[in-house]
Formats: sequence, structure tokens, C-alpha cells
Amino acid sequence: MGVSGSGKSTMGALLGERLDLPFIDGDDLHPDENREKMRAGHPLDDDDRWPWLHRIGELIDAGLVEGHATIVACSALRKSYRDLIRRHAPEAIFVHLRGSSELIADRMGARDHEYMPATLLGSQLATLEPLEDDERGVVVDVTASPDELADQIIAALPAVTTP
Ligand SMILES: Nc1ncnc2c1ncn2[C@@H]1O[C@H](COP(=O)(O)OP(=O)(O)OP(=O)(O)O)[C@@H](O)[C@H]1O
Ligand SMILES: O=C(O)[C@H](O)[C@@H](O)[C@H](O)[C@H](O)CO
Repeated sequence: MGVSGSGKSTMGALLGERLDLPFIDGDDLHPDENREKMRAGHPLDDDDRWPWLHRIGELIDAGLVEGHATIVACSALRKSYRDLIRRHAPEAIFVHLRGSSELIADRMGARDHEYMPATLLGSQLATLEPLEDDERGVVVDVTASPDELADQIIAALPAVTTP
């Protein structure tokens, strides 16, 4: 989880490799209307996001039925969005990729994205609700390199998964 540009796609792919688990990028699951809205510079609202979050939950469910966890890149900005995902997967662990707005804006400015403009970072940050104490999760600071972050996240997982 985390705002646009925080490194979800980068870290999701890397964690998938490191943990030998399938990786699903939520970016790829947005319907065309959502992509066009963001491309035009408008933030999504809750009604745009619910069907997308349901789809993500269904894919996590499908993996659990097959007997495996799935790594998912999904902004999951509000607690209510994470609640919806937890309705599908109560043991979901959220890894919040946290960084300053300056650092993330720099990274967004330096990359090409199919539809997400850097101008939407402000609304992403305004929408973000950090993990609360009762949410199973890990918070990392994205100033570290992807490999260092993967080490930190994997090291933190046993503490999060142990009841
Ligand atoms: N830990 C890191 N250190 C340095 N650069 C990083 C790190 N993580 C990601 N990046 C770079 O920052 C940019 C944004 O990363 P990425 O696209 O993975 O973010 P994202 O959260 O998936 O964004 P979006 O939600 O908009 O798709 C990319 O150019 C990526 O290579
Ligand atoms: O919930 C949202 O506002 C969206 O998921 C965005 O976060 C983008 O999809 C993503 O960050 C860009 O790829």
C-alpha cells in the first residue's frame, strides 16, 4: 500500500521473486474509465475504487483457494478499502511504503507511467489513512533501496504473521 510513486509495483515484483509468490499489480486491473479519469488529471473517488478493490479481493481469494498467498500492489489508501480486502482475506498483511512528498514527487517526475500524472500526488497524500494499531502490517521508509526494503519487509513478516 501507499500513494502513487511510493514503489508498490517495484517492491511487489521484487517481493514476489524473493518469496516465490505470484505478484498482481493493481495498476493493471483498473477499468478503462478509471484509467481515463486519472490520465485526465482527476482523482478516483470511492465509487470508482470499490469494484476495483473487489476484483483485487477476488484474486487474492482465488489464490487462497489454490493454497497460496499473493503479493498485490494496491494503493489501499483508506482504512475502509483495506477493510474490504480483509473481508476477502482476513489475514492480509499490508506493507505501507512511506516516504516524504518531496522524495515521491521526484521519483514520479523521473518515471513514465501509462496513465498516472504526478499532479495527482497531492490528492493521493490527502486521501491516505496510515495503518492503525489494530491493522496487521509493516511500515517501511522508501528512502532505502528496493533490495534493502525487501530485506526489511521479509525480516518483519514473522512478527506480523505470528499470532
Ligand atoms: N526504493 C526505491 N529507491 C529508488 N527508486 C525507487 C524505489 N522504489 C521505487 N523506485 C522508483 O520510483 C518510481 C515509482 O515506483 P513505482 O512505479 O514502483 O511506484 P508505484 O507505487 O507502483 O506507483 P503507481 O502507484 O503510481 O503505479 C519508479 O521509477 C521506481 O523505479
Ligand atoms: O487508488 C487510487 O487512487 C489508484 O489506485 C491510484 O493509486 C493509481 O492506480 C496508482 O497509484 C497509479 O498507478
